[in-house]
Amino acid sequence: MDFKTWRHVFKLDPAKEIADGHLERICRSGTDAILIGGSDNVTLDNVLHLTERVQSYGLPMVLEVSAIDSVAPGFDYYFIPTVLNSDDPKWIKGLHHQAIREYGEILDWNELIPEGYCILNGDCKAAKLTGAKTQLAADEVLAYARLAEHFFRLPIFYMEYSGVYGDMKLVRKVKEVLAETRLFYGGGIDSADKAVAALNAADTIVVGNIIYENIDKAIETVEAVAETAD
Ligand SMILES: CC(C)=CCC/C(C)=C/CC/C(C)=C/CC/C(C)=C/CC/C(C)=C/CC/C(C)=C/CC/C(C)=C/COP(=O)(O)OP(=O)(O)O
Ligand SMILES: O=P(O)(O)OC[C@@H](O)CO
Ligand SMILES: [Mg+2]
Repeated sequence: MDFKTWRHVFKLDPAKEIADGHLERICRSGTDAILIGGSDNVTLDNVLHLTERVQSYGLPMVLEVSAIDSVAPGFDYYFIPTVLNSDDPKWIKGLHHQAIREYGEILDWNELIPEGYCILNGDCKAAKLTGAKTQLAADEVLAYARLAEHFFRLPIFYMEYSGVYGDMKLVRKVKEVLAETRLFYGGGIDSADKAVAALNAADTIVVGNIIYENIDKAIETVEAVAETAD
């Protein structure tokens, strides 16, 4: 199992309800992995509950850590965001330092995958929480991507438009400047067409909110990706 081969990922929010039937459709859809994460109201209880329900499907499972007190064992990977376009050190390396100070002795470093986030929708919760500077010119975004790959050597650069569909021209430009670092795109994918366009621009697409709004449309995003040649 290697996250570098994933093309489509569903992001499930532990703070949101999902019916068993819908969860089954998500987990049997053919998606490459299930990423569990959200930016608020994520607790150990709701993470454990969702994990238990997803585990039986045998898919690769990732916890995207947004709060240290909600980290549960048993995941294949722990994705750790660092928000490159926040000016608040807490969200870049502060919480990370605290967590490593506490758990550094027992961490399995091979399971921890740092993600360089560039948050581009100023209205999303993660932008507000982290004070991300989202009004960026294209060259500023490209510089964050290069910073992620060549300076911090991050395995993932994540263009986060959570809640809205992003600028695919910009996503394509970012892809062109990255060689080793995998480009994740997330935000507003709610149809087959948007999924295909985003996958043509990025390496991996992340589909979240539509799971809770229209399950048929969510499933269509995986089917569309499956029909697209690698
Ligand atoms: C038991 C066990 C295995 C122990 C191991 C412990 C472990 C794995 C420790 C990790 C070490 C470490 C370095 C941890 C870092 C801790 C930490 C809290 C880092 C901060 C992460 C961060 C910058 C969070 C900010 C918010 C953010 C970017 C979240 C990402 C997810 C996201 C944007 C989700 C979308 O949110 P949603 O709720 O859907 O929002 P919408 O309303 O917009 O839809
Ligand atoms: O919820 P949506 O808008 O699909 O975005 C997916 C993901 O990037 C959120 O962190
Ligand atoms: Mg969401």
